[in-house]
Amino acid sequence: MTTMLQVTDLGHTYGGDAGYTAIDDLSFTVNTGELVCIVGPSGCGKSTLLRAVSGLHRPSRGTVRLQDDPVNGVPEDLAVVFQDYSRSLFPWLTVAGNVEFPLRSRGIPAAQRKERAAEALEAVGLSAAAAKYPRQLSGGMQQRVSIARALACRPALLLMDEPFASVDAQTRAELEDLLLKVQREQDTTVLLVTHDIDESVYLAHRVLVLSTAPASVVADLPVDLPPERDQITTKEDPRFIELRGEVARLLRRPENVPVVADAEGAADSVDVEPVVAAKS
Ligand SMILES: Nc1ncnc2c1ncn2[C@@H]1O[C@H](COP(=O)(O)OP(=O)(O)OP(=O)(O)O)[C@@H](O)[C@H]1O
Repeated sequence: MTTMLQVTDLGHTYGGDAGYTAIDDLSFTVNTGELVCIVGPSGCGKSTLLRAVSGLHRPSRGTVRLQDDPVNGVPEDLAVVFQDYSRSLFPWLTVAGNVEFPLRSRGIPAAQRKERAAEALEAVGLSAAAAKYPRQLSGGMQQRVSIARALACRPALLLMDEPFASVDAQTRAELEDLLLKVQREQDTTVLLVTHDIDESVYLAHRVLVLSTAPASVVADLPVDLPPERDQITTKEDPRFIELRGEVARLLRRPENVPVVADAEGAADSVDVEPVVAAKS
């Protein structure tokens, strides 16, 4: 198993040394082909973490390495899908035009761009909408275009920041299953931030639970569910229910102290790997 992403002792303080520390001492890895979900209390620093990982801003401390190379700007082989699909698609470009757009700046010739866009749109079930404009599509379809655009770049790492938070529950479930399908088919490495505990357990190979701000990793929870997930049967699985409860308990801890400190009963049944010592 190779390491795709290595985050070491990452910290970020907004406004200089005397400013506000959003994340601190944050370390974790993501292996190639893994889908890792990050959950954390509201405002704990999840987006700050993703911005640092994507090279969109330089962290105050620590390092991010993608395929062993330090990240010092936005890497070419990284793609990001944001929550707000309506602002991330260009309204004056067709669906195919939107998907092809980032390939232009990567210098990919026109014929290859068309081919890659068609392939990505097929993967998300939108081949028939290639000539339409974003305004002609539902919210869920627009977010599928954003996913296709990211996939067309064939990223080594796909970062997703609350990607399904702006769509209705039914569409959300469909998009979750679409992500699982393309992740399996293309063996994409995915790091996904979500507020939704069920979503994190349903999608992930591992769930990283963050503490309240400044965020650090409180637990690294392997999701030992069968790889084939199903919205009904997986969520009825006693193991799913147990894992979901464990993530909820970890998030509810006032200071997110590590599980080993006082969770003998709960931790016995769940293979939780404590990552940090209690915060002072
Ligand atoms: N540019 C900035 N300048 C100063 N403080 C900031 C800036 N961006 C974010 N913060 C602060 O850093 C903290 C973490 O913000 P961030 O958006 O990373 O959290 P989050 O976990 O993604 O939030 P949410 O759960 O609401 O999506 C918050 O307290 C926020 O107010």
